Amino acid sequence: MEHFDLVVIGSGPAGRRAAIQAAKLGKSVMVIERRQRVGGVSVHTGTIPSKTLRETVLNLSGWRERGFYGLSYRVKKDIEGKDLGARLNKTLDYEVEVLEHQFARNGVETMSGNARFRDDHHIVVTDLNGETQTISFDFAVIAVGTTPYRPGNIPFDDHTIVDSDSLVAEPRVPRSLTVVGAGVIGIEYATIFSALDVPVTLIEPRDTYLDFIDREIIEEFSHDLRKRGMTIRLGAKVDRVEKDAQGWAIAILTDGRQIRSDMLLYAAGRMGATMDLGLEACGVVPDERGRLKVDPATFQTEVRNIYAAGDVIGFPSLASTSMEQGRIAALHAFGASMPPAPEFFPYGIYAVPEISTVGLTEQQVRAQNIPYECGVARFRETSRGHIMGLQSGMMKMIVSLETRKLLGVHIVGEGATELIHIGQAVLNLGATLDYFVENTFNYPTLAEAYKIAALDAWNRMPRTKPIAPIVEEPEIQVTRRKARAGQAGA
Ligand SMILES: NC(=O)c1ccc[n+]([C@@H]2O[C@H](COP(=O)([O-])OP(=O)(O)OC[C@H]3O[C@@H](n4cnc5c(N)ncnc54)[C@H](O)[C@@H]3O)[C@@H](O)[C@H]2O)c1
Repeated sequence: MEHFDLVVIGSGPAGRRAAIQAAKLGKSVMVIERRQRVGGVSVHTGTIPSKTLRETVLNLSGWRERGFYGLSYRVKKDIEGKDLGARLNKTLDYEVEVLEHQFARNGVETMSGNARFRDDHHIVVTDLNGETQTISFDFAVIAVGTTPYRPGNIPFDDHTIVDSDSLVAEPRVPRSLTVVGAGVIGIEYATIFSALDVPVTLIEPRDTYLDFIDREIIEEFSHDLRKRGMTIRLGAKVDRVEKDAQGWAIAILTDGRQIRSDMLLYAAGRMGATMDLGLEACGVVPDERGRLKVDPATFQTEVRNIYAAGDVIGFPSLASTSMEQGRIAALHAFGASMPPAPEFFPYGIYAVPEISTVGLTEQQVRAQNIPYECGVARFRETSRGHIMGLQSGMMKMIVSLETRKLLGVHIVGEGATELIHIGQAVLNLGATLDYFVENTFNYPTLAEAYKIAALDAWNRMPRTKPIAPIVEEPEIQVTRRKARAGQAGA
């Protein structure tokens, strides 16, 4: 029987980083992957395909040119499913190849098959032909990710009634789309198809959505979506879904209303893919959605030599944080020193337009009774935004009234997922809003929004004690908003 210092189940972002980190520490590592190709959900059905699809849509539809002084172009007429699929396959192949090289370079072994625990030190792997092999390990990392939640009252056929996996497996451009669930996945696909001029109805049972995002950013985002014709139905519950005689998907709401569309995407959450792991044999206990509980500092499960990382442990379920979790799990398992975790990480939602956020929201700052002030910049106030013809996009900055330190940055609009990293650096370095005021930025750039937002916040701050001088008024027009008290609870 072969023995490994570390066995990793799953080759997505968490699994691959755990494996490579352990290999770099000189350990023997086996990665077990049930798909035939490595990469996990992230490469095959999740992060990479959805972002590739988005990029394709933005390019083919001429989205980035729209609205520019009222002009509207479309680069390709009659965009079809095969147009969406072409770039997907190329990107996917490339990602798999890179990963295979990384494993090979680091001496990580891989095995294709279904892994099942025999006990807390042995795993049985069954390959496609039904052949089994048992391997033993000192440590294991469970990084199996999640699968779409598919309740019994939704008759999925993976063409008209789809989940996020089947949507990218064979992409098509529907005549109309209903999206059930305004979580990150639902929002990303709803806005991508809406950018193709597909009429989209988004249904969410709660009265709010994306609750972890600053409410002002969500208001701006919702306004943008409604302006371009998307129907957002909050507080609407789907009782069941049917297909009518003409093959349309019908979402029947609990109040009896019906929504008919050419395609329905059910995106009401995901389940930890732990069902077939035989966890009962090793002592790890999943919750009712198949997710695993871990110590948040070490990523150890209740069974000390078994770790879990990535989407299978729940929020934030980001590829970026999953990688870090996998790395920390491997470092901890082999007693290597662990770097202090940075306090703040960014969250990116690849909708059209993008949303990205780092640090505290205004709602969190208020709840924590921190005296604060906000500054806002609209992209159209920057020369770059104007040149690009951006009609929407905003940045909101939150700073401490007492220390002038940055507390949070929230962005909706073009480039948000890139721009956020300036805010992340300033936040993690504990710097004040003066950083933005005093440093020279490239001109023209959207990054100038940081300067405008910082000046806006600065202009609202009470002048009770001397604060760093602002030398001159910026040429760009600073957003004037209603002065707010800025005190917690105000
Ligand atoms: N860009 C990114 O970072 C990115 C992209 C995709 C997914 N993810 C992560 O993957 C995870 C899964 O995303 P998700 O969108 O599938 O799940 P989610 O849990 O984030 O959202 C599900 C949504 O469906 C709604 N819902 C729940 N039950 C429902 C029902 N019966 N009918 C209708 N709606 C219902 C919920 O209220 C929620 O708004 C999340 O943690 C997400 O953050 C991240």
